[in-house]
Amino acid sequence: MRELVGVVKEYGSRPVLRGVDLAVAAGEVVGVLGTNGSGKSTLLRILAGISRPSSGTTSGRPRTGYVPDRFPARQRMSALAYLCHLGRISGLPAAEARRRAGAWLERFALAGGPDTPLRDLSKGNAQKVGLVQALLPEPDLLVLDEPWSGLDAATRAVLTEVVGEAAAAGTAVVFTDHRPDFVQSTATRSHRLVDGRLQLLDAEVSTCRILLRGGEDADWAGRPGVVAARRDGDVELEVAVAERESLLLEAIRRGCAVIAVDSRAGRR
Ligand SMILES: Nc1ncnc2c1ncn2[C@@H]1O[C@H](COP(=O)(O)OP(=O)(O)OP(=O)(O)O)[C@@H](O)[C@H]1O
Repeated sequence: MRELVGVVKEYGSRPVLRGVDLAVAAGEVVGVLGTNGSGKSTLLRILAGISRPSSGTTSGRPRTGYVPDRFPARQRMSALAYLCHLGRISGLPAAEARRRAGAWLERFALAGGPDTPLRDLSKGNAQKVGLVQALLPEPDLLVLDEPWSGLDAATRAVLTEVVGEAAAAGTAVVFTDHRPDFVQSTATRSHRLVDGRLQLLDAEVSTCRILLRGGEDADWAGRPGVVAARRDGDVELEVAVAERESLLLEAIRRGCAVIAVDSRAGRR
């Protein structure tokens, strides 16, 4: 769908990307990690087609929705009017643009409602408008630069759901984030940008140990996120850190006592 080969990007004479190869296919969710200033936003701008590489090639021109790391929302226009305007520019009939924009704003629970002027929006609410403008044209490729940052817990969960739905519908998603466990549990493929090049991360996940006593019996080994389960009176589970909270909740619901949670269990 979209491919970068040998992409180099220099600002002045300083190379930020030094030869990036990245191919993204329909339905994939690609996560990109990297330290501050490593070039993630630069890479995503090139992927989204709004910045040109200094050298190397890009191919594929999917319909793309892009959320920048900072969404500039300084206009007096209302959120809904702004989104309708962008929807029209992307070729949607006015009524359809209005319907889609209204539905997305409701799903993301824009505080103040759709008629709030953009310049009055908080950072998180402006981010929601940024997300909606990217989703509005039903893109084939979604390029999301730290899209979860600044959102409250409920909206973060909605966005995770939306990314999963988009991928299931065949949209390719590429996102950046700073949380390795989150990236690896959300993405179907994860990379780290180091020294201007992309490293592929294996499916390694951080695990932790949970010790449970009593409660109802359960097929713990069959639960998502459980890497190993041992029963020796107590139940000892090795679980993916990303699933720790949901498994603890389930254990408590089953009446188990949580004897220990050791977050230094290791990596698999
Ligand atoms: N338009 C630009 N002109 C000059 N230098 C730039 C420009 N955009 C980015 N840079 C520089 O390129 C480097 C990579 O920036 P980039 O924003 O891509 O990193 P990042 O990995 O997204 O960082 P962060 O995690 O802090 O968002 C930084 O040193 C930055 O200062």
